[in-house]
Amino acid sequence: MSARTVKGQSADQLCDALAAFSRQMYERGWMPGTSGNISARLPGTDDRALITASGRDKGELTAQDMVVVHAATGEVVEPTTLRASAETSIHTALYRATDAQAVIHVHSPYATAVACRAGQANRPTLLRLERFELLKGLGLADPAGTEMPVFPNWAEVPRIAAHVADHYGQTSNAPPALLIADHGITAWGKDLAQARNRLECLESICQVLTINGVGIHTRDI
Ligand SMILES: CSC[C@@H](O)[C@@H](O)C(=O)COP(=O)(O)O
Ligand SMILES: [Zn+2]
Repeated sequence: MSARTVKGQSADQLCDALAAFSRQMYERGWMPGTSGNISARLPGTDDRALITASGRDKGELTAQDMVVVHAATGEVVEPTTLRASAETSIHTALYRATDAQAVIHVHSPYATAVACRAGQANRPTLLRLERFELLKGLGLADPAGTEMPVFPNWAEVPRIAAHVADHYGQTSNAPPALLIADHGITAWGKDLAQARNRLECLESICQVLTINGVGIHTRDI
């Protein structure tokens, strides 16, 4: 059984949209192999979200590969033989701590390169982003600058999720995106298209940051 067992056209459409976005990210080289995951709150429900199943080839994802979970806890709501993404706890931390309606995690090359350089193995850091015109694409209260958190890539994913919940629970002007050291980037928005647009802006900013001579400035949280 899959998320298709949830009654209603909106659930069907959202399953299709998650699969389509996933295939698009794969085509761009942002979800190599089975990497990356996508979720969205299920319209018409207070507390449910759809998330991609774990370990699936993201270039071949279909609407059948979605799992219905509790948006706040990640508990699987609809019985299924599929396993929800191994990184579900990061998505649910964001649904609890922010106004995110959709969350996309990718291993895009430039953001991952910056996450390797800016991150630390055992403590969160903040990456300073300022002056880039594309910061306006993030919907920041102050587009002049922001600090994007970079969390350690703990093997126990709930440990990453705990950092995420702490940071976004306490930081009112944080950007709608985060990096995981040596791993990748996650962005969110009011819907999948806005989350994807924000990823595009940040991947482009990270491309510039990887050019020789452009400095990467970080500080400990
Ligand atoms: C191809 S390994 C990548 C995974 O370890 C993970 O980082 C990832 O992005 C996908 O995990 P998944 O459980 O399929 O949602
Ligand atoms: Zn990942």
